Amino acid sequence: MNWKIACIQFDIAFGNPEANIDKVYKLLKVAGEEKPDIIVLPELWSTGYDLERLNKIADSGGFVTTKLLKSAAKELGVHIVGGSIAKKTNKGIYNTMLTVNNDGEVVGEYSKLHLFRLMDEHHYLQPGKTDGMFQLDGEHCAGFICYDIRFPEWIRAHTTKDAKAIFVVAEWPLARVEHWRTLLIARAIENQCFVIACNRSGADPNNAFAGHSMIINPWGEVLAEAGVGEEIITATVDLAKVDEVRKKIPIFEDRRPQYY
Ligand SMILES: O=C(O)CCC(=O)C(=O)O
Repeated sequence: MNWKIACIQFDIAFGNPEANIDKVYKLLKVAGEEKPDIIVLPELWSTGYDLERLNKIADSGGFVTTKLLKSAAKELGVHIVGGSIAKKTNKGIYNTMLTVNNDGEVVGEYSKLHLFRLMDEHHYLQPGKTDGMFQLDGEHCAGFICYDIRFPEWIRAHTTKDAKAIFVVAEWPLARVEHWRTLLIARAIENQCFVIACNRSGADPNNAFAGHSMIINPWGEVLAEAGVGEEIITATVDLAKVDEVRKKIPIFEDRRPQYY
């Protein structure tokens, strides 16, 4: 399976869902002109990190953002790994990634498991309780959100279920850009899978963000990488490369989980 993948890296308007929804629809159309198979958006793209006002601006039931993603996916004939949005439920607010296929069906919903204390997420958000597995074109994929990449055991729990491509959506700060790059490349090498990572650019009142969205192959080679500003990066990934690398160095066969 070959997929042309586009990551839309953009500056998110702080606490302004109307402006962001409008911008995302326009950007999806621009990215769609290159006829990608999959488009990826960044973390919390409708609200940004306006956590103090999240109760007011989070998407109730995720209805507004889900509707947009479903109709854009159908209109453009593209799968959308829809970054994440703040989803308000009767159990609290979740940082939720929605994946929609090119028929406009929701095929994945994952809420961030590891809440990032350094940015006070644990005061405003509920942690998810499900894994991030989903399928596109019959291929096993997994989704993760930002801080999740610091937990290699969480990623491994998905690649042992045969995830061949992992999608990371983020609002990763510029101050730790080298952690971002190094962790993503390491996750690709150790799991022998594609890593498709979409970060935001720009700044909010508390942080400047790193950009540097990346598409990395199972050998750890960077196929595409953005700079710090707004940019759409694309690369074509051939999933057969996963089996090729896993055959060459069979780490999944050589694991000794009984000892760890
Ligand atoms: O782990 C980090 O350094 C950044 C994580 C983060 O910004 C987040 O999870 O939102």
